[in-house]
Amino acid sequence: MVTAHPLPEGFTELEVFAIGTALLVEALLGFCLNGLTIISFRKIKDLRTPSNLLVLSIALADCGICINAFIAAFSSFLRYWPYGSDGCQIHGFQGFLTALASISSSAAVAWDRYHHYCTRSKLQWSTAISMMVFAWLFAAFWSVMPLLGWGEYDYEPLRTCCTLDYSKGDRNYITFLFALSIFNFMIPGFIMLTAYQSIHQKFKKSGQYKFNTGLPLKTLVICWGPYCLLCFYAAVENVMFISPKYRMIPAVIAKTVPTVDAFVYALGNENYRGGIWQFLTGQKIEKAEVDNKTK
Ligand SMILES: CC1=C(/C=C/C(C)=C/C=C/C(C)=C/C=O)C(C)(C)CCC1
Repeated sequence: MVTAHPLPEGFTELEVFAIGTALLVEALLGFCLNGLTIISFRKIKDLRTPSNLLVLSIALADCGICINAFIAAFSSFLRYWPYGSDGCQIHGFQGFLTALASISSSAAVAWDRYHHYCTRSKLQWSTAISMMVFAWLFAAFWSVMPLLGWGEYDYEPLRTCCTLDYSKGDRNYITFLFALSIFNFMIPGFIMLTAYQSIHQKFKKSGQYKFNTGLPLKTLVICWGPYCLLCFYAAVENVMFISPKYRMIPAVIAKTVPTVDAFVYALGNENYRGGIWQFLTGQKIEKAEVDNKTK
């Protein structure tokens, strides 16, 4: 099957194999870690708090990114896209929906943590559920737009996965890109920056650093920044001058998000880590229990 299909233009055999393998590893690792986060939430009663519902929302979205990456890995190994042009539109939509839901849920977690640590107000179930629903509907709104004609989904340079078509650089693309990045990158980034700065000040005053306040924003900027740069570069210059293999790098970096998020939001969170440990070993960690109660 592999030999029947020619290599995509601009890629050597080794490069296609390397990208497929990277996508597969990202998909499997991210799926296992986020799957563990989701199952622990289901099984461990102590984990089922309104704040952790937002962490669950990130994990669900990240599992969606992994499914997207898995399909991309599979077709990379085939060297062609076997699902037709409708399949390409669905793949682009599904990837965008879950990626944008992951970004807005991360901003929701930042907002919740700000209130938890700085204003000492407790998140209610109704608020947490509303925020989660809003994050997903907001992501659905932006990801459905290219299907309706504002922006467009098309093949990535490797031609084995689909995303926003940045190759045209016309007015339709530019207006969509600007609106998309303001509402799905800059505003969530600003919420995270201000929230974690305030939390950092609070931790500094008390001398107790409960978690690394720099990591969530760094994750957003490092994982999504290259994609953002590529898309903005495409808005002002002819992106076709960049070699297809370099244009695949931001997509591969972005798909590390599920793995990184699992470490930052679930395993990097004292309470959640305790719950995962309890799910895996059956042992309850007393400190996590105390922390939960003093929350
Ligand atoms: C374009 C763009 C963004 C979103 C990118 C997304 C969501 C990419 C998803 C790609 C996928 C899933 C590819 C699958 O093969 C941001 C970060 C909001 C910033 C502004 C530019």
